[in-house]
Amino acid sequence: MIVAEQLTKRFGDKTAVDDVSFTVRPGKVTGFLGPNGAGKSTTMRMIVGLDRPTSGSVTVGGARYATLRSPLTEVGVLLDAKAVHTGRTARDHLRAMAATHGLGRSRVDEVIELTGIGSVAGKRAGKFSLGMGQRLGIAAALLGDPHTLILDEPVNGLDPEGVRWVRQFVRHLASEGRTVLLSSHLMSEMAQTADHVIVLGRGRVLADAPLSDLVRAWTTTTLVVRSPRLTELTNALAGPDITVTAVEPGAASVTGTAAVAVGDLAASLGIPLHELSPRSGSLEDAYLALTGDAVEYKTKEIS
Ligand SMILES: Nc1ncnc2c1ncn2[C@@H]1O[C@H](COP(=O)(O)OP(=O)(O)OP(=O)(O)O)[C@@H](O)[C@H]1O
Repeated sequence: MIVAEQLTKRFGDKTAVDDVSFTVRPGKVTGFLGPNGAGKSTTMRMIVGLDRPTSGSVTVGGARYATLRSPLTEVGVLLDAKAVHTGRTARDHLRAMAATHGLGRSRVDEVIELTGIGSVAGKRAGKFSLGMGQRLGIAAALLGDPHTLILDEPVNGLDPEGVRWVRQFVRHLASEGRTVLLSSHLMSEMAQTADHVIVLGRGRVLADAPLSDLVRAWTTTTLVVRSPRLTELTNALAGPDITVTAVEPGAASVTGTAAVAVGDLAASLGIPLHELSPRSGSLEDAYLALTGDAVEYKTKEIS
């Protein structure tokens, strides 16, 4: 479990993280989202003691990271996959890390196997592709078999097979009861990976909720209605909160009412329905609605 309490970090007059409190729970994948510059990396760096909070505190498994006797066995961290000794082979890099914690060579072989880098483990890490580097970073995070994992953009640069591997892998780790905090800018990927999301914007927590609740709260469900007597049905539906938009002849999208209401109305009027399907918004829709005012670098709308 990771617990942040009123965490604040200032760099000069820039407040990167502003009075942030949250709890990341075990047994789930928690997505950490936010526009560029929102404060995600700074928060992750404070969790693992690389940045010192200006005020507030953050603990992992009840203790501050700096006080952990054997951090690798408590928290696995992937913050910057390029932070390796480029002249060492991947295997030697992992062995050097393992040696600092008295972990045996067999554990190094295990994480090499787990992350699928066996065929390149004898190559110098500096020669690794971005994808292999990410896998090596994940292997390093797993070395001590920690109960908490903090992964900053772990799918960055991975090919589709690698992205799917990370998704299945982190879900598996969470299913074993571990705490997993994961950042990514890929909303479609996050939607498939995370159970819970924390969204930062301009250093503050904008949302901290189960993914499905967030999507429900920040998007509109649209009903696709298809009927041979559509006009009759939409006329009967009309109301101040209801919007009907024609999709194609005989079909319309309707917002502002529920499928059950449309179905019951159609039945009461004896109007046949050929389709009545709710289309939920996506995590990306919810995220964009939520962070709209918190984006530092705005782009011009393309119409
Ligand atoms: N060492 C530093 N010195 C000064 N400002 C910093 C430093 N580190 C981060 N910042 C600033 O703090 C803010 C938060 O940065 P941070 O990297 O935590 O955001 P982020 O959410 O991880 O962004 P991204 O998605 O782009 O990685 C930014 O405005 C950034 O410029």
